[in-house]
Amino acid sequence: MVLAQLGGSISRALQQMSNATIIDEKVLNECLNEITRALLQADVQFKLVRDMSTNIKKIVNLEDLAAGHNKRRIIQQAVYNELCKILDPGKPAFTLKKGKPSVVMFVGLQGSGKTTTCTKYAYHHQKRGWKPALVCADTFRAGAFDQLKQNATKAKIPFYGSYTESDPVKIAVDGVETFKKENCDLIIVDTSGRHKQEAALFEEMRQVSVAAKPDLVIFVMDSSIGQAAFDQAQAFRQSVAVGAVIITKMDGHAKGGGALKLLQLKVQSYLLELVNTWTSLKFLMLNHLSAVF
Ligand SMILES: Nc1nc2c(ncn2[C@@H]2O[C@H](COP(=O)(O)OP(=O)(O)OP(=O)(O)O)[C@@H](O)[C@H]2O)c(=O)[nH]1
Repeated sequence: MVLAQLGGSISRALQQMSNATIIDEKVLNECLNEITRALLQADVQFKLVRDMSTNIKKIVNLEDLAAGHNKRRIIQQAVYNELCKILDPGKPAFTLKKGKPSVVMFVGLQGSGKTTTCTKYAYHHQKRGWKPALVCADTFRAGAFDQLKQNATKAKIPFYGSYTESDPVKIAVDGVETFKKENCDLIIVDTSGRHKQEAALFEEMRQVSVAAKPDLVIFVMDSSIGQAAFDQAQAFRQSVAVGAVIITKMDGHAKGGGALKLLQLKVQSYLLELVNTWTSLKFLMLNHLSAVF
């Protein structure tokens, strides 16, 4: 898994630096080279990596550090701070409020993992005392409602959808209203997969968003599309107010770092390591990098 590998490589680089008898320019450069290599291998954008390395060198000025300074600690802290800076979207995370129904809408490309992630997101919150519900506003893919129904039943989460209604706007509105009446505090709306060139489907998504009035729109992205994610996310963002990103299928690809470019959108970001069991769902908030190490 990309995060585990990346975390392991960065930890090893810092450990090697710590083990050196004398901390000098050569040791610092070797450590930074290792970290740079690990980030590039994980497909993190070159500019982000280069800026990080330059900043660390500026902060850790070994010549200016008087004897007695703990150089190892200073380097570790600088690396940690700079990595956090890459990952910090600069916005506080969206938080649910007790007693107030929040609507969260999932959007993304076909097959990115929206339906699967919706249920995992619901299950994650259910385990923490929230009352989630799922609405299937995907009328495009045959079998979408059955898939959501099956997942929701397995996770014991209430769901709403229709085999006959073809208007996703109507389903979204009816579903949200139904669950508001049932005092659900997290109403998750799953939508059809679409691509930025499908103008009509983008317009439909916009209408669903206007009608369902989501408090948060989450863009779900398959990690394998790498840095191309940025263009797609931007296109989605032009139609709906994307406020967060969930990256899926981190279990299957060595290149997930490309997704970090999405942070330039300044959305809240989550890394979701989806291990295909219901119980091992792990959320790693990007700006809580310590979870990666
Ligand atoms: N390995 C792995 N597979 C995943 C993950 N998330 C989803 N999948 C699989 O990816 C496929 C597509 O997932 P869906 O949840 O149906 O994707 P979707 O975005 O709802 O699809 P559309 O509605 O057609 O756009 C399914 O076979 C899922 O089991 C993940 O994190 N890891």
